[in-house]
Amino acid sequence: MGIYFTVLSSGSTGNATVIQHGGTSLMIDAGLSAKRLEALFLEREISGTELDGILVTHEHSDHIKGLGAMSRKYNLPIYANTNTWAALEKSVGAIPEENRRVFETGEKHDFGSLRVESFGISHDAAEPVGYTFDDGSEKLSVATDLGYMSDKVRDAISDSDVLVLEANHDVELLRMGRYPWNTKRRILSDIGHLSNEAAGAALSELMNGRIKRTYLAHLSRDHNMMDLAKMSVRDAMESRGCFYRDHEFKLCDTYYDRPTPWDRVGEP
Ligand SMILES: Nc1ccn([C@@H]2O[C@H](COP(=O)(O)O)[C@@H](O)[C@H]2O)c(=O)n1
Repeated sequence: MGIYFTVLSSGSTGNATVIQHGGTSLMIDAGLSAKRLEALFLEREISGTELDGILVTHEHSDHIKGLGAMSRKYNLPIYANTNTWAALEKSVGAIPEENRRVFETGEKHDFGSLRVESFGISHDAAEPVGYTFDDGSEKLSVATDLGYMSDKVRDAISDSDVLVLEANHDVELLRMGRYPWNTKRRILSDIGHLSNEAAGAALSELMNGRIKRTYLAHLSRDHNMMDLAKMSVRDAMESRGCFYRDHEFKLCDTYYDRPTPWDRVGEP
């Protein structure tokens, strides 16, 4: 059957990813306007009517901007943990009871034969999570907006075939950049965003022969570039003794303004 996914948009201007498995179709986050999400759907031949629900990582606006509108328009259940629900309530508008799905972080949910699990991440939100999608032979993990790679996150995602992993910024570019110092301090903190270097360090510990591709996600437009991110991540891996050949492992692009091609998690 296979797990297929496309990262529709990634970055602080809006995040959304669609995952399909057999007859199941899920979106992680809806951080762009409904109009923009529908335009991105068109580019990947996705219909809002085929979605089975929206999984929320956390309540920041770049993850929930179009959440209420998409849920109402397509009658979609919203899945979020208790504290995230409480935190997004005011921003999301009226959602009927049957579309309010509350889970506890770490709980397993089966959508057909696709198992979805959430895991806690460190970010300055109420109860932020990442997600894993596993059908018993293929596994995809999505981990963005994390201040650091905790042991729990590492354990949750280490047996994945494909990762969508944050590489937000180059530390020096951020330090020298135009953001106010408080914002820089937040981004660099343990409840901020993962740098290129930190993403590479994490990958060097995660590499176990199974992970075939990692999509570098949530790149800062002010303090990063895809080529720089790829180079820094690879350097950070190699400086920790983690070398790979291009046919064994690939770093892949995500974009803030266009979707990634559909990818099958089980493809070599
Ligand atoms: N003036 C700003 C700009 C950004 N942020 C937040 O910082 C984080 C990183 O943003 P990038 O666009 O550089 O990836 C993100 O959480 C933004 O919301 C901010 O608070 N103030």
